[in-house]
Amino acid sequence: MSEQNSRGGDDAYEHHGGFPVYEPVKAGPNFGRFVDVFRRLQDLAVSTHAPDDVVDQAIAQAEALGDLLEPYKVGEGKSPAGFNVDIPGRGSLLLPPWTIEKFDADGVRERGHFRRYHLGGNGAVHGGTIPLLFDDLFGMVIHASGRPIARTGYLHVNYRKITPLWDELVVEGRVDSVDGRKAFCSAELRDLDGTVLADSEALMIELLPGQP
Ligand SMILES: CCCCCCCCCC(=O)SCCNC(=O)CCNC(=O)[C@H](O)C(C)(C)COP(=O)(O)OP(=O)(O)OC[C@H]1O[C@@H](n2cnc3c(N)ncnc32)[C@H](O)[C@@H]1OP(=O)(O)O
Repeated sequence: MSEQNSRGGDDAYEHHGGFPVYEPVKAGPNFGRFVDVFRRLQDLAVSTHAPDDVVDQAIAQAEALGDLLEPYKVGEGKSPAGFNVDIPGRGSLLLPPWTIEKFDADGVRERGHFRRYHLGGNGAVHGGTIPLLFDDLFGMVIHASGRPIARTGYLHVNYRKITPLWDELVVEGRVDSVDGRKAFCSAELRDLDGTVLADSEALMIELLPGQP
């Protein structure tokens, strides 16, 4: 049960817009390895040129794997994928394999790398992957700041340097200012020398009750 707040409203309802209140789904001890295996397959799927008979074998084995897992499909919020901060990318294959190292009201910092799967052109990370990293970070920045759930109104990215694959990198973001429902956020993606590879500004808009 959620509690009434000082304004006579319902905290869980006001905090979550139209989102359900998800119960975290704890990953089993081998779920991190499960995700790693699929990340390897993602890399291989975009970086191999195998003979047709090998491709046929891969299809057969992948279909068998799909058949094994299909009976265990669950709805949104019921899988450990995306909800486990101990696993890079929180266990979500959509997200690059980054790990949270700071999560508080001042901001959120993550460390990680991009892989072959994230390749754009000529050795650089795909330009669409970097907004994904920032967008997800801003969602966590809002959560860490203690503000109600918000959606991205806009996300602006400046690509300052080529972002390399595989190198360890750091991204850090925070809420700069708040105006009613609007939280203006910023973040930078840096290499370990501190060079800014990309930076971003976003408007995160607090959801009203019932907004999806
Ligand atoms: C369990 C954990 C789950 C975590 C989820 C976190 C989400 C992570 C972040 C995301 O990726 S969200 C996905 C990408 N974003 C979207 O799909 C959002 C789609 N847009 C919407 O749903 C609506 O636009 C939104 C609910 C965000 C706002 O609609 P409203 O009708 O409630 O607000 P409105 O349009 O009245 O705007 C509110 C204020 O923001 C301002 N605004 C809105 N969009 C703007 C914009 N693009 N640029 C500048 N200002 C903007 C608008 O002018 C106004 O300013 P004022 O209050 O000062 O008048």
